Amino acid sequence: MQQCILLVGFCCYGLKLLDMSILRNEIKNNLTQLKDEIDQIFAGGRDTVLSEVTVGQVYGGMRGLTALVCNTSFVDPYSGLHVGKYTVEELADRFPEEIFFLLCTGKLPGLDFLSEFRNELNERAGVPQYTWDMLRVLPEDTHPMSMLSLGILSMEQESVFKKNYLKGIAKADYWKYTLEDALNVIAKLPELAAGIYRIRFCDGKLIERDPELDWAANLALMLGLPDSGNEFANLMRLYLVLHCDHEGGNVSAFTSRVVNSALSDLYYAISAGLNGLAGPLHGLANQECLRFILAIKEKYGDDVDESQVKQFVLDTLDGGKVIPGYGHAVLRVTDPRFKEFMNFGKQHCSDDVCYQIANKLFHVVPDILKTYKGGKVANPWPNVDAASGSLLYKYGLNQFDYYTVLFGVSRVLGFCAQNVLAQGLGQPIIRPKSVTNKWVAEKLMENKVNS
Ligand SMILES: CC(=O)SCCNC(=O)CCNC(=O)[C@H](O)C(C)(C)COP(=O)(O)OP(=O)(O)OC[C@H]1O[C@@H](n2cnc3c(N)ncnc32)[C@H](O)[C@@H]1OP(=O)(O)O
Ligand SMILES: O=C([O-])CC(=O)C(=O)O
Repeated sequence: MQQCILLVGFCCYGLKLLDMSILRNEIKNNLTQLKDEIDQIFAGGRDTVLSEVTVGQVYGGMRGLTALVCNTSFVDPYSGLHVGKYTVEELADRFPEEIFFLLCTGKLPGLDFLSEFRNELNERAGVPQYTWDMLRVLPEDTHPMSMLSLGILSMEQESVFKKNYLKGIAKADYWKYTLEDALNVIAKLPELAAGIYRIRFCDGKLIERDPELDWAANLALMLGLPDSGNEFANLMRLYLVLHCDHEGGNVSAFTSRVVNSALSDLYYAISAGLNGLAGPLHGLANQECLRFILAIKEKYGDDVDESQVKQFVLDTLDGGKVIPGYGHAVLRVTDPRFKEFMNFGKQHCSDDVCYQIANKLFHVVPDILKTYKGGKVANPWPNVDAASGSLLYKYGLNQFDYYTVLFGVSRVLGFCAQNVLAQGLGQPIIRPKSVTNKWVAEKLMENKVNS
């Protein structure tokens, strides 16, 4: 009899919606409010011009072009990331699970949420065996980000959205099935990410999750670092909170949204977003930062002074390379997320050489970048990646090829929330217009004639 019930449960798996009532109701409320706001905006002037686009912007990565709406989070150039109405400082002590709720609903959850969410994730956890089998046969030097992206993609046929879309569902319900996929992926992510670490850098033996632990503590546990302890779990919580989202235009979030806008399910969209995060100008900068710090340590030893650090930075720039962890497409101040990491370091790692070098870099790099090549660098200040690696290193996570995987685990929260809300708002496929050089040149001529 029990087997029968199990079988029925199994057959329905992927087609029924599990109960996640608090989150689901609050997303519904958020969508209602967002829809009302959009109706009012449209009533107030659908044809109002928000932003003009220059030739420079079209050829320059669309920098500064206001062309997207994203309601999960907002980045102010001078005060940094805001999730809902909260600043980074206000969220640093929260759990990543609460941040996911906030991204999706615009509100922080009540006291009951964490335990309901943990139960829900426990039900949905468990990476399929075929994913482990696939990861284990990849070449030994496969980058951990490729493994993460492939790991997610390998589970694509589990998509609840896809199964139901094929059966025929109403557009108004797309978000509910997208949320199902989001919860399934989020539940499996710590296990997948930690498993990638164990397969790629350790003996390949996986460590079981503990159903009593929160998301970040479970990740810390399953990595299996010797003597990492509670402090490392706290660093993981902070890390997974600080990297969660950065509005809609960053490479990875935008990629994920574009892919999902074609109704490719979340597995495709997350995998695609992670592929963008794996670039050194974006998420991979955090592994590059630690490589940079270790190169300074290697060259000058543990007692490196600021003038030596300065020389190393100048040599790097003269070699035509960027200083990883500095600069940003939107921010124009020291990233508040960097400050939070530095605060953590000050409290727990102040005697660590890598943390100290990260601090020395902070003292010298901005002044150098401010005047470098006539001040061409728009933002000379550190971004989120400048300090995180030195903290991970201190706790024994010394395989820095792995660092962007942790960034990815956190950023998936943002991909999921952005796509759930976009589906709930019925947003259309994203397809801006491109033109040729010839078209632009003709436009310039036309403007000259008319002026
Ligand atoms: C999670 C994140 O994605 S945060 C960013 C992580 N990336 C890094 O830390 C890598 C180092 N930083 C950079 O490469 C850039 O600052 C980016 C990619 C973050 C932003 O790029 P942009 O918005 O184009 O920056 P910006 O307008 O300042 O670029 C102007 C010039 O300054 C250069 N520049 C920008 N930042 C730096 C830097 N840290 N070191 C040296 N040169 C820099 C650019 O390469 C560009 O040079 P070019 O005109 O010869 O092509
Ligand atoms: O916003 C960006 O362009 C880069 C990013 O994702 C971040 O800083 O977290």
